[in-house]
Amino acid sequence: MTEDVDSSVRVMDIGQRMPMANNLQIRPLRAGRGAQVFSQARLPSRHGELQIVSFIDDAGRTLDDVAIVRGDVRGRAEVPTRLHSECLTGDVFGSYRCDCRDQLELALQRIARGEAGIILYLRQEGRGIGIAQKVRAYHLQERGLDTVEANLHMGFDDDLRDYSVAAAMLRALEVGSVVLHTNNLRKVAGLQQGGVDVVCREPLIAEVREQNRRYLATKRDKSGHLL
Ligand SMILES: Nc1nc2c(ncn2[C@@H]2O[C@H](COP(=O)(O)OP(=O)(O)OP(=O)(O)O)[C@@H](O)[C@H]2O)c(=O)[nH]1
Ligand SMILES: [Zn+2]
Repeated sequence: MTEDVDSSVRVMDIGQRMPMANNLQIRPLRAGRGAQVFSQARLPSRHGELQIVSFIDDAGRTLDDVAIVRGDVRGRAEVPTRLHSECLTGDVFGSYRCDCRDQLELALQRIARGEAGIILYLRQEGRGIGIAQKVRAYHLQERGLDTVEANLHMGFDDDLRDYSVAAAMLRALEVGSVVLHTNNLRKVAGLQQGGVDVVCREPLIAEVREQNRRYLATKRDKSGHLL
């Protein structure tokens, strides 16, 4: 079952909040994709008191994707939400090749400030190609290709990510609506298509460094990120 993208987006006049464009080509939602909460536990952290929530899919299989949740999000409107695609090199090892770690930190700081918030940690390493192929992509980038060219050279699409699982996780958490922290309109469209009410988008701009300048320029120029 597919749902039309909601074009009746409420434009909010607060700070940097942005209305959303709905002009992207959207892939159909995978039929019947659903998730249920499997388990949850407290996660006291440097960003305050959080919860970690795990999920199972329709077939009862556990998901590797998890939600980091602050406060009570059930039925709540405009929950600050981040979809974070796994980046082992950035998230764990602090690589400067990308902006992932800075964005994750920023998102955690933002949800720590408020009463409620969600970070979905999605196991979509390397925009879906996996860590082994991402290292190969980095190798090709050292030979002159950009991020997109490297993926295409290896025979992949530039971005293999699918956000239907993220939408299913948010539905399972029973959030009323979300404010999505991203520069990537595909994430907005993916959630809307999965039946999540995305009220508006907030940009999440990380520091530009010498080592990630080309990476960020490619995101802006070739991948349609609003940077
Ligand atoms: N294939 C590939 N993936 C990369 C590369 N650099 C980072 N990634 C992956 O890209 C993903 C991060 O996505 P981004 O495109 O940076 O940002 P985004 O999450 O789509 O958009 P925002 O929500 O605005 O941050 C992570 O899964 C990283 O592992 C690269 O050079 N090649
Ligand atoms: Zn990264």
